Amino acid sequence: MSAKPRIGLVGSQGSYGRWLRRFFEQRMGLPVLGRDPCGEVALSERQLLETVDVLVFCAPIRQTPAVIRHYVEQATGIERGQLWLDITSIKAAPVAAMLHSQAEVVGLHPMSAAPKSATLRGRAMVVCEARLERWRPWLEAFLAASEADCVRADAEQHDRVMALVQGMVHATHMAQGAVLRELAPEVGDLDGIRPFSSVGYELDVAVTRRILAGNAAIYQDIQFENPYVAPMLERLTAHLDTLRDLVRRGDEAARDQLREQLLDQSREYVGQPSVAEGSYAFERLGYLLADLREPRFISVFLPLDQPGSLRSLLSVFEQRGINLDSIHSSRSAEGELLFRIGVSREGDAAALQDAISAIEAECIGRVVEAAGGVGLTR
Ligand SMILES: NC(=O)c1ccc[n+]([C@@H]2O[C@H](COP(=O)([O-])OP(=O)(O)OC[C@H]3O[C@@H](n4cnc5c(N)ncnc54)[C@H](O)[C@@H]3O)[C@@H](O)[C@H]2O)c1
Ligand SMILES: O=C(O)C(=O)C[C@]1(C(=O)O)C=C[C@@H](O)C=C1
Repeated sequence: MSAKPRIGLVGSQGSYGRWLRRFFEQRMGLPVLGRDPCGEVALSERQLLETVDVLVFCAPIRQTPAVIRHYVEQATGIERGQLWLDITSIKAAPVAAMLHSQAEVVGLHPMSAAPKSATLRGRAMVVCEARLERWRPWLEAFLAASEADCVRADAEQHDRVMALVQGMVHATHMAQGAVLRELAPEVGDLDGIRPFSSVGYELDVAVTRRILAGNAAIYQDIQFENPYVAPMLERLTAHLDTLRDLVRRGDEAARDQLREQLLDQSREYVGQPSVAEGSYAFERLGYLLADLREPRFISVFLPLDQPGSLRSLLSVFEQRGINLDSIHSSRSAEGELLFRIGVSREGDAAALQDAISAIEAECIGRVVEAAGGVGLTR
């Protein structure tokens, strides 16, 4: 086995294909070749198979099992000694298809869209080892380099869990999107609702919008290709049907039934410590949303990624007697690490404007956003 295996990406031009190419080339220093009907066809499938040591399938969910079967047919045994991976959101069918090859086989599922960051740090990744021997040390090095929080499972367990983690979450939010589309116009549309937001509404709307912003085929395929989704949907709709019937009945017994079936029994199942922990997590998100809603703030990118950078930034405020309301680290839409600093709206706007100028002039950071009576200096 080569110390620097050549990586082949099937679906190289897609969103994860492009991310994986950067990751393997830049983080692991490995040569990467790819094939994609949309724009990377220099190598035939057979040539790709003849050239690479590790083949990664990152093609659309619905097509992937057939794509893998096609590669198995093309390979005719030359894949012996290779490692085949896939990153499909469904695991049983792609892993079963890869097992028809003679390669070693591991199914993967990173639990987020391709991130802006260089690694999967802070994200879960499911790892389904199906046939792994000689490639184990390399796989472990790859998983470590990914910085993902890896969780091992077999492919069937993965699909069963994903019916809840993805199928249920996506289904409920797609339904919420449709209900909002139908009913929001009667109450002033989404902009009219916004000032009435609760924390729960804001979080749900963010999830719905994330889904609407994403790749529609993925959300479609996750519902249609995972065999455990349909039974989950039966239960979900059964509970909603019951809730609707109880609300329509409206009597005291119906109220008791709602409390018993949809609150008390579930609270008992979750357990008091987890209920309290989840409730506190919700409160923290509420504080975060409140901070992010404060109108006077600046967002600063610190170019020097070194100890003391944040202290230099904070000293600019200290020197001008500016009291900070909040400070959060976050990422810009382009993936840059930013510090978002909220300042009391009662404070002196001129002092804050002066701080912005000093941050730039003293090369402490780049102010990328400023709002609430202050502006960028550029
Ligand atoms: N985007 C996410 O949120 C996410 C997260 C985790 C896992 N995944 C998985 O990653 C895979 C790819 O997702 P994506 O978001 O990059 O999708 P994408 O649509 O951006 O990319 C898929 C690519 O596959 C190519 N393709 C289609 N048919 C092909 C074929 N026969 N041979 C080679 N390439 C082919 C397409 O041209 C496209 O460039 C999916 O299986 C998905 O389940 C996606
Ligand atoms: O948009 C995101 O970042 C996601 O997490 C996308 C998401 C999800 O919603 O579960 C969608 C499909 C992938 O299989 C993994 C994650």
